[in-house]
Amino acid sequence: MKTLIKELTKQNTARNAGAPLLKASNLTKSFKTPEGHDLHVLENINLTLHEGEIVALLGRSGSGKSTLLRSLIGLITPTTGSVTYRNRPVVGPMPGMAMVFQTFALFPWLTVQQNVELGLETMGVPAAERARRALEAIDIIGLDGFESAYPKELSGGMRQRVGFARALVTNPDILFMDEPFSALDVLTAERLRSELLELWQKQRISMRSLLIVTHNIEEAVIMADRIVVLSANPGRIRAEIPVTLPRPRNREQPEFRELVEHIYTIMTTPEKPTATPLAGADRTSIAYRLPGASIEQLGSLLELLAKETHKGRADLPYLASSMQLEVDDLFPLTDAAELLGFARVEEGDIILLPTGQTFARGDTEEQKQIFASQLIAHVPLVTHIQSVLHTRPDHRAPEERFLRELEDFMSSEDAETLLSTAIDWGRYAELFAYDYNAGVLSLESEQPQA
Ligand SMILES: Nc1ncnc2c1ncn2[C@@H]1O[C@H](COP(=O)(O)OP(=O)(O)OP(=O)(O)O)[C@@H](O)[C@H]1O
Repeated sequence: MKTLIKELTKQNTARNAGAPLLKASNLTKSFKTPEGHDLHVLENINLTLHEGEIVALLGRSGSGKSTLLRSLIGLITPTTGSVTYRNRPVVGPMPGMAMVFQTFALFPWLTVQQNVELGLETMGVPAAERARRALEAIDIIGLDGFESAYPKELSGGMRQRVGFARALVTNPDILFMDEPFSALDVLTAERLRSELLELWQKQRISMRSLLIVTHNIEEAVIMADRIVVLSANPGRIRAEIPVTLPRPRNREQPEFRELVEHIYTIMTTPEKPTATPLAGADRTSIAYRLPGASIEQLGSLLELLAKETHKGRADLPYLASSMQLEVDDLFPLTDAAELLGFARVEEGDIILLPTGQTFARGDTEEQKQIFASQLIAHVPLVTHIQSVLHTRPDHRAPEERFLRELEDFMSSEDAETLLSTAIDWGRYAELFAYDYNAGVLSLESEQPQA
């Protein structure tokens, strides 16, 4: 009998036991910024993975999901706290744990079979056994016939199947998946997800626990027995939600929708502010992480809400599907609408406020003026840029000047993202101008006339 196909009764006993497999205790992680400041990414994470369960780690972009995953698997050393796997400290990658990446991470010059065998090669498995196990894994994952194909010959879905086969071939106890379906189209993702769940339920794969990192609420509810919601700045466990819906789960079921709605509410309800919030979470700081919302989409959202059919209020899951947005794209819009005083989010609904109404009904010029006054009232980074430009004799400043300042609080990559949002918003509102080629900001009135 194939080694990957475990004996049913043995697996059942193991899976029902619910014994702890992996445990993170009081885990924190900070990175150093280029200026030597501490960037606090994860705080006091206590998380246990038990035998027989699928856990989804759900959080917004930047909440620290990947950092946590990499800490659990031993790719990153926690700043404080510990991770243990079967009561042994995790201090580096160890057998028993395997990972599937969002971007497949295949070697283009190797065939499917060679890619799958690679993990076994590093474990010192003899060639004949490597080949046998790789062919089994390829078969289980539905890639029979493609053993000698190269990645470039495969579709995205098939490449990710290779990613799964490469992880399964090592017979892991725990499979970690970092947004494994997010680079695939909707239909392919759905198909792979349900095939993986079927393999898991029919116990055709060796794993005793699965951990999936995702920002997709429905994916978490479809797959998980337990959903762990991370908050951001720093990443903390905000909620742990058991999912007891029978499988296979139906997205249209009222209980499914209710749970999705409940999680939307958790993810859009601000946490109680701590006594000393980090700059990234403090709305009065220039380092407040502005949601990366595009003005076009924000305008569309407000205009949609103002329509007669919505009467200024809409359900977020409905909005995500009607605007064809993933939550990672929708949340920055609703956050921006809230931050700028255009709307309020409450119990999974978004409600248009009077300023949002006026904006939605205004013409282009009126919209720009409203946007400018909301920016001045609510976004310290934009007012800071303006006041620096005012104080300079030539009313110009290189963007580098602001980047260096922001890097006191965050990584250079995050500083660039934040500044670019502030520049987009400020330019649209005509509060300042920006010369992309020179990387220079200037006061709008100082721009040469076209
Ligand atoms: N090696 C590093 N050095 C400095 N900062 C880092 C490093 N790795 C991650 N970060 C920062 O930690 C924060 C969390 O990043 P992480 O990738 O873990 O979040 P995430 O929730 O997985 O986000 P996404 O869903 O966008 O991938 C971000 O601000 C990121 O810039």
